[in-house]
Amino acid sequence: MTALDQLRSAMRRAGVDALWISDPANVRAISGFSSGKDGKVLVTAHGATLYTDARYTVQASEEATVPQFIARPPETYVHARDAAGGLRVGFEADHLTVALLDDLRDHWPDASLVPVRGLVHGLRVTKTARELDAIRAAQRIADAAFAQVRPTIRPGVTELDVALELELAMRRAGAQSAFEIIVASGPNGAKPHGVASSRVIGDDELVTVDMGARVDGYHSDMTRTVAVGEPSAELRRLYRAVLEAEQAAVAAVRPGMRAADLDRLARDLLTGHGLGEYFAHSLGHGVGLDVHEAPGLRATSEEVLEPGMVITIEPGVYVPGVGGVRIEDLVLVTETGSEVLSLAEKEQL
Ligand SMILES: CSCC[C@H](N)C(=O)N[C@@H](C)C(=O)N[C@@H](C)C(=O)O
Repeated sequence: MTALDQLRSAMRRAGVDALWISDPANVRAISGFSSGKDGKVLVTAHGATLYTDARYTVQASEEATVPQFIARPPETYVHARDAAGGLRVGFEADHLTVALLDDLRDHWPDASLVPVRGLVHGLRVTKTARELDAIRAAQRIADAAFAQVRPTIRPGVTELDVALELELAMRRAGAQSAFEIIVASGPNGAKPHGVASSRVIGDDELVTVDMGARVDGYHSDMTRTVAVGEPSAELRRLYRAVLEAEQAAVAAVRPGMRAADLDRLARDLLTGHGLGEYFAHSLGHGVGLDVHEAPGLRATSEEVLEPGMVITIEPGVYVPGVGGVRIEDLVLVTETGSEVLSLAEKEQL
């Protein structure tokens, strides 16, 4: 069954005759068009059209697997009215702005606009062989960049220096950076998303590096915390506790496991070390066309792991005024267990 066939089944289950897709990653997933933020797709029971503008005429004709209509709103909406008029049209409630919903209402007065969630995301949760190839390639590039830059993480170097070298290495290898690289040294380590700053890395510190590459639109995501000099006994204790939680959670990954139970396993281990209150985020998330996508590995998740999912396992502790540790692997759920895709070396402290 093609992705479009699967989507039409999901649309029928959701009770809509058509779907207006506006989430950029979903536009790409359904149409193949790589500039999803400048595209929309209308899917009906018998057709699908990619709408984008004249900047992308050639690109869309090369990439798209569905017919294209090149225009800008309001012409876009006028054209789509022929297919959408009189139908129950789903729109992506977690993406479409209120203003753009108003535009749809104005131009399609006889359509019923129905908020839907997760219809395309549901198709993206398990990866095809082609998608896995891209994610593996992205992770290989990130691993190589980390190995190349790791020796340069020394006292006297700024966080920004490290981030720039990592980005350069990934760009040279043919990838883009998946997100703004996090390099958080010393007390900055207490900020889970401490974007690289001009802070000079000091002696005897921990430095958290969270990075990913993007290849063909697919992302990787990995974190390593490295030691510069001889960090204090307390910092080493934090590191060992996080490493234990990370390794235990990775070892537990298998199909059928509830995402919430995996989060609980890591959280309980850190709580046993007196660090539960410092684990300030979820255990992990799915990775694909978005850096953060389903499944969410958090206490409130209803999701169950399935073969073909690519997830992160990334416990962390963040102690204000002291610093922090996060260790993150990218993991493929297989038929029998898991395969760790991120191979960059981990510190043993
Ligand atoms: C700005 S994208 C950074 C990606 C990073 N590797 C990451 O996933 N960090 C996690 C701490 C995170 O943001 N987790 C989310 C899913 C959360 O817990 O809400």
